[in-house]
Amino acid sequence: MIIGVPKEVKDHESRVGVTPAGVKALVEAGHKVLVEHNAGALSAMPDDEYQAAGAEIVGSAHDVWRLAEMVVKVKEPVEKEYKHFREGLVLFTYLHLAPLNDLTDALLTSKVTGIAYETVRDRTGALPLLTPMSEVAGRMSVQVGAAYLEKEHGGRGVLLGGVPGVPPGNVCIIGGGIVGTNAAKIALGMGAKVTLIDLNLNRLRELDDIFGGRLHTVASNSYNIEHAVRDADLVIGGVLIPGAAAPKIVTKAMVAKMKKGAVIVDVAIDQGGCIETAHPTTHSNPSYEVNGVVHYCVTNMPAAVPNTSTLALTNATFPYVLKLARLGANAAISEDKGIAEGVNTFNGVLTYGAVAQAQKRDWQAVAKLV
Ligand SMILES: NC(=O)C1=CN([C@@H]2O[C@H](COP(=O)(O)OP(=O)(O)OC[C@H]3O[C@@H](n4cnc5c(N)ncnc54)[C@H](O)[C@@H]3O)[C@@H](O)[C@H]2O)C=CC1
Ligand SMILES: CC(=O)C(=O)O
Repeated sequence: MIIGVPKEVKDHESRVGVTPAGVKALVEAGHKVLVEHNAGALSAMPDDEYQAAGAEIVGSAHDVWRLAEMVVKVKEPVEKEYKHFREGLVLFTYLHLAPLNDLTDALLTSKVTGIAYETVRDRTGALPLLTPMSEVAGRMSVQVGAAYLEKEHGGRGVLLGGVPGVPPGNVCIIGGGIVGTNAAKIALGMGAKVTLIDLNLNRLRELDDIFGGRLHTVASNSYNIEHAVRDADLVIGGVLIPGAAAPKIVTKAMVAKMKKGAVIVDVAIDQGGCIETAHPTTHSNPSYEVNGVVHYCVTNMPAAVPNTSTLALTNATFPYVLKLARLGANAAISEDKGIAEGVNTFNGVLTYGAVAQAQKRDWQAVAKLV
């Protein structure tokens, strides 16, 4: 198969979809890999390393997309990439379609097979291609939040760990999955007082076992959320209903009751955000204020640490890239239920129920189409 690896174009997106190590394994398996000039440069993976691994370096994005049978990316295509879509192309990347009507239209109209990292499942039902970036973003959310709590960044001037004689800051984490657990680990490590809210009581039990009495676990309902958010210096949003638009569980009215200078980091913003006052921001312009509360809602947080993130992401995605290349997309979708779960668009048909529900469209299971 011919595999294309374009340079990312989303704002400050510095990760890359395949590393030189991945190129070597693909070439050894008999495939051809086209890498756009400088695609890995910002992840500290220069063209000469790709070339040494067997890649062909291609000067333009247009040629990478045109010549490739499968394009492996990191982030959802932005509008200026839609012109590259064509019938039969396999696109393997994060798609986050639920809040993105236009991208959904473009993929359907051009009959691209769109396989979304964030909905691929493993045998346990987990989301193996979302996990590594949620680990990164969860850990980052606390360090970013701590920085915005500093006075010069608009925050209320609270040091999360406190000092002897002064209590620590209050961190409220909503969603106790991968983002939430990693955020809790870092916030507790910094000495903050941490409250974590989840709907899933079994998850709260597990977290209670992992962190012991250091973590305050709270069941998710609007009463508990309102109180925890009101008392927080830093709120981290990490809820997910896979593939779906995130539920807005922190309302505008709750944000209005928060302390002035408190900070919200809505990590779930890539699925539309779980905080009503959140809207997507970029690394170029990452924050804004609502009622004196600083909001940070960057949809590609891991791009801030691209070397770590590219390695972590491709550790997880690469076995799937290899399988899709070896079998071809249709056979891989038929053989592997987890890959089939990743298919959001197929031959002009929307194939993911939660996206269809978010966008009020019809859909069909890919198993009936392939
Ligand atoms: N902005 C960015 O750069 C990044 C964003 N993300 C996003 O972060 C979000 C969270 O991802 P993960 O932690 O991997 O998901 P996860 O599936 O591991 O965890 C989600 C948690 O939310 C909980 N939840 C669902 N509804 C809830 C409710 N009403 N109240 C409280 N808890 C609720 C679930 O029980 C689950 O424990 C996703 O939207 C993901 O795409 C992940 C990485 C990077
Ligand atoms: C998961 C996601 O949105 C990201 O890594 O950018």
